[in-house]
Amino acid sequence: MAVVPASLSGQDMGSFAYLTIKDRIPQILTKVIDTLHRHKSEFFEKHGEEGVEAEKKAISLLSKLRNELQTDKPFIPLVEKFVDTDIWNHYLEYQQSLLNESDGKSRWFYSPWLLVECYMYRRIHEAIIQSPPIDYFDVFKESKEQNFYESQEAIIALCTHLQQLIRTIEDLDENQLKDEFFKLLQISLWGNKCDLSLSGGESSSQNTNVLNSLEDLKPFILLNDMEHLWSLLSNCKKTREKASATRVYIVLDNSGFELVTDLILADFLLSSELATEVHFYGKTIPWFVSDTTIHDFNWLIEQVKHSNHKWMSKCGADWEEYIKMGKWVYHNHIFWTLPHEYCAMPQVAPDLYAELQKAHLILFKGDLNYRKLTGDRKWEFSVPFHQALNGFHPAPLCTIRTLKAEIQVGLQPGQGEQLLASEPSWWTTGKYGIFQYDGPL
Ligand SMILES: O=P(O)(O)OC[C@@]1(O)O[C@H](CO)[C@@H](O)[C@@H]1O
Ligand SMILES: [Mn+2]
Repeated sequence: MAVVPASLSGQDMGSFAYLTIKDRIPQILTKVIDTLHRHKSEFFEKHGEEGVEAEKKAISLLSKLRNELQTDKPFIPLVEKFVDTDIWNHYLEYQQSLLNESDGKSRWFYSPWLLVECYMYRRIHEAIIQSPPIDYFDVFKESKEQNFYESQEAIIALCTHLQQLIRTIEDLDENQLKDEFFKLLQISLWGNKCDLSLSGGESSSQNTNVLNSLEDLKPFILLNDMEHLWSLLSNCKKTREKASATRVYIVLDNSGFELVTDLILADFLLSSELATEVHFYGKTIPWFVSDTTIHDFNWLIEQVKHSNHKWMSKCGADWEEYIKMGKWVYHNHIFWTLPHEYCAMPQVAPDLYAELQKAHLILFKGDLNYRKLTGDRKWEFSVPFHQALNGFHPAPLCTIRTLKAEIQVGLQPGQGEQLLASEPSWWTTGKYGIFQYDGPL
């Protein structure tokens, strides 16, 4: 087993992890409780008194959770039976055994940050599934939908751009096609600025046309491996036999505006024939406020399809068609909402690892995916990405992420230190972005 650095943790006073656990997470929990309160009459209308009782139960479980967090109580095992309960409880025991050596207890401010945050979202889910008949309720649905509605203008601009592009795509030469590919990759990158976990669940939508901002945003791309993606996919296209496939997998992040940017990119991949199939991976349960579930995915495509705007609704209709034809496939896997780093995938979820091995390229969207790819550890800035992946190499992969956590590898010697000195919060505000590739060159 290779030697890896320690995990980021709330133990480091003043760190982003510390502030997240101290401020952002309780704020999110309070918002969740408030959301349940506000839906009381809806629960009553749907389920009568039983619905109101369930709402009370969920709120009391969540208030207890908030108290555990704020008084830094030890983690307790999950109790409600669900597909991943045993895996979770084993993992909690394992983390406890690591801490036992140093005579500690697995607690909010002393455990790995990644575990703490995942545990919180998993406990929110537990509170909901322990409260039937409202056990279907997604406490973050409203904010995800709001993000979509508030980004209408930007979405229309993107859909219009895509539809016009598709209409002339056959006339484009190689360089023009590459330019368009790069544009849509960058749009998908900056779409990741809009997550709702960083903003403590507050609205974070996109109301300008990002297409016009791409040039201005270029200096903020710290690592830019877009050329590798182009070589890989354009090579696949050239050498592909008639009946064979080029599969791009997108491990999705946030719903709302970001998901639209990912679907636009996925549409372009098919329309340009750079890929013949796109596979999407979303979350099985509501996660980190804005992450995409199958309901969000279907809901958003439905909304796009029913838009009054001609080009937007055309996009929605095409997307539905891709799904019907099996050119777009959505997959669920419980692994994505476990607290494990991705290098553990071959042991914890060998079936998923085997599936990912079938990809020609895997795109990992967003910050949380980056944290899990690199184990959320205190790596030196200049450590190669390949090394930080710690053995996770299912297929060529690229992370498309705006920086929202104190972790970054693969920089030039001195680059990270310099950024830190001139702009201490450079890596936590989403201002900078990366395309970081690992795979054959
Ligand atoms: O994966 P995403 O949506 O890009 O970001 C999720 C995120 O905002 O949640 C955490 C804060 O709670 C941060 O680590 C991380 O940046
Ligand atoms: Mn997210």
